[in-house]
Order: sequence, then C-alpha cells, then structure tokens
Amino acid sequence: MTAELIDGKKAAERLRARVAELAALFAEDAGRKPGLAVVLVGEDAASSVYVRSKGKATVAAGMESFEHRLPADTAQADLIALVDRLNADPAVDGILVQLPLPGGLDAQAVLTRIDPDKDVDGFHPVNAGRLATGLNGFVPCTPYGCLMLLKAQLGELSGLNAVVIGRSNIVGKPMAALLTAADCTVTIAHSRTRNLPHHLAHADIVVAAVGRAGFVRGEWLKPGAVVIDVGINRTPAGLVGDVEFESAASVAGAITPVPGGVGPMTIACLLRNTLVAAHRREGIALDPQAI
Ligand SMILES: Nc1nc(=O)c2c([nH]1)NC[C@@H]1CN(c3ccc(C(=O)N[C@@H](CCC(=O)O)C(=O)O)cc3)C=[N+]21
Repeated sequence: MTAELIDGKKAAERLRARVAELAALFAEDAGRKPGLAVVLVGEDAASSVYVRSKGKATVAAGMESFEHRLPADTAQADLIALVDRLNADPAVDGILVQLPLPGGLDAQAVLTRIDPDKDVDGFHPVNAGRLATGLNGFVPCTPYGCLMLLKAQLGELSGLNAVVIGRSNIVGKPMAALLTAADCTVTIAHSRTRNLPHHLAHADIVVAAVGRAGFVRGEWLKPGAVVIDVGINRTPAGLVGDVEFESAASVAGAITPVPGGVGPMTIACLLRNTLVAAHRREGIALDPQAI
C-alpha cells in the first residue's frame, strides 16, 4: 500500500472537541444547551446503533439529546404530529428523523414537514435549494464531512477534477453541489454510467457513494488520486466500502478506510449543524468558517 490513510476518526474527534467548546460558550450566552431531537421509528438493528451513538456524541459535546423511539407500526399522522411538536419546542434546535423509515411511511412527507431551520440533516427541499443556489442553509452531514476531509488533505480544491459516484439526495447530489461551489470540475457518475474507468482516469478526487461493496477498482484510478469512500456495506467478510481497498490503496495518493473514515465525520457534522442551528435560532453570532 502506498496511499496515505485519511484518519476520519481523528478528524471527527477534533471537530467534536471544537463543537463542544463552542457549545459551552453558547450555553453561557443563551442560558441553555443546544438541543438535538432524534426520532427512530421501528427496530432496525443498524439504525438503533447509529441513534445510540448520535445520542452519546450529543451529550459528550455538551448538548441536550432528546430521543424519540416509536413502534414500527406508527401511523403517518402520528409521526407528523411528533415532528410538529418538535418544530414548536423551543428547547429543540435540530431534528433528525432516522432513515430508512419502515414500509408504509412516506419519508418525503415527513422530511418536508421539518422546519427547514431545524433541519440539521439538510434533507428538506428548502435546504437542498439553498445549497444549490449558494444560500446559507444546512448541508447534509455526510457530504459536508467528505468536503472537510478533502480540504484537510488537499488544501485548495479549485480546478481539480472530481468524480462523484452516486446521485442520491443524501450524498451524491449535495456532494456534487459542494464540489462545484469549491470550483472543482465535477462529474456525477452512477450505476448506469458507461465506461466509468474512462471518467476516473482523469479524476483528482473520487467520492464513492453507490452502495455496492468494492465497486470501484484501483486499476481505474488516476495515480495519486484522493479517494473518499462513503460506502458502508455489511458483507460476510465484515464492513466494507464501495472501493476495493487493497487495489485502490496501491494507486491512490490518499484514501479513507471503512470503518474509521467518513462515518465518524457524519456524526461530528451533525453536532456542528446543531450548534449552528442553535446560534441562528437565538440570534447569537457564530462564524461558520470557525468550525
Ligand atoms: N436521517 C438520517 N441521517 C443520517 O445521517 C443517517 C440516517 N438517517 N440513516 C443512516 C445513515 C448512516 N449514517 C451513519 C452515521 C455514522 C456512521 C459511523 O459512525 N460509522 C462508523 C462505524 C461503522 C459501524 O461499525 O457500523 C465508521 O464508519 O467508522 C455510519 C453511518 C447516518 N445516516
């Protein structure tokens, strides 16, 4: 292996420590802690683990964590009613409804019901529109975390060729928007892209978010490319990313591992967004560039 390992765990720890310092200052000024409400519907094992680690990280950062666990057979109207209560609750700065929702529930309707100024996931169409048009809003945590890792690795991104593999509303599309805003030349590839190796051959930056284990092969990469692997695939061999790690690590300049890469940054960025939401709601200044 020749590639440098990008330590997302360490980067996330640093970000969380900075968020905790600023959360303590916020609490002094506002007389209350920033608050994050997390809603989990059903008993999906992976979701349950994520929600628990989000709650722990929230408290560790000096924020209030409000956890709402609802049964899998919750009616759409009851879930909407909970979102309405959280929207109206002054102690709640951020609302996250854990995805995926159990079958029968309309996720889009729920996400659209969240107050855009409490939408720390950045999934509301208003926040997608703000990102697309360069307005201040909330950026989805996973692509925001990827951007932070890229900037820490490369410094200036202007003029670089970036290929984003995957076009989801949660990762691929906002990732492409962030890289475009950072003056990269951006290609969005996906499962139906013809001749992916052709596109990757010129990519200085590769962000893989297709949800297929080992989809991206090292031979396709430009030597020295920086590779961000968003994939979290549970296979018999364990947790693996969307990039074939061994072959990629012998060609890339730097690469994120799975686990220990993008995942921890996602949670740290959620705390960051919650801190920003709290400041905006209280009218307390916070330089977003400071974190
Ligand atoms: N409304 C909503 N917002 C989300 O942000 C959201 C969601 N729903 N549903 C599920 C996905 C997934 N997600 C992850 C968060 C942390 C890790 C993470 O910390 N992973 C560690 C450990 C991985 C493990 O051991 O399972 C790592 O990669 O090192 C991974 C994945 C947030 N998501």
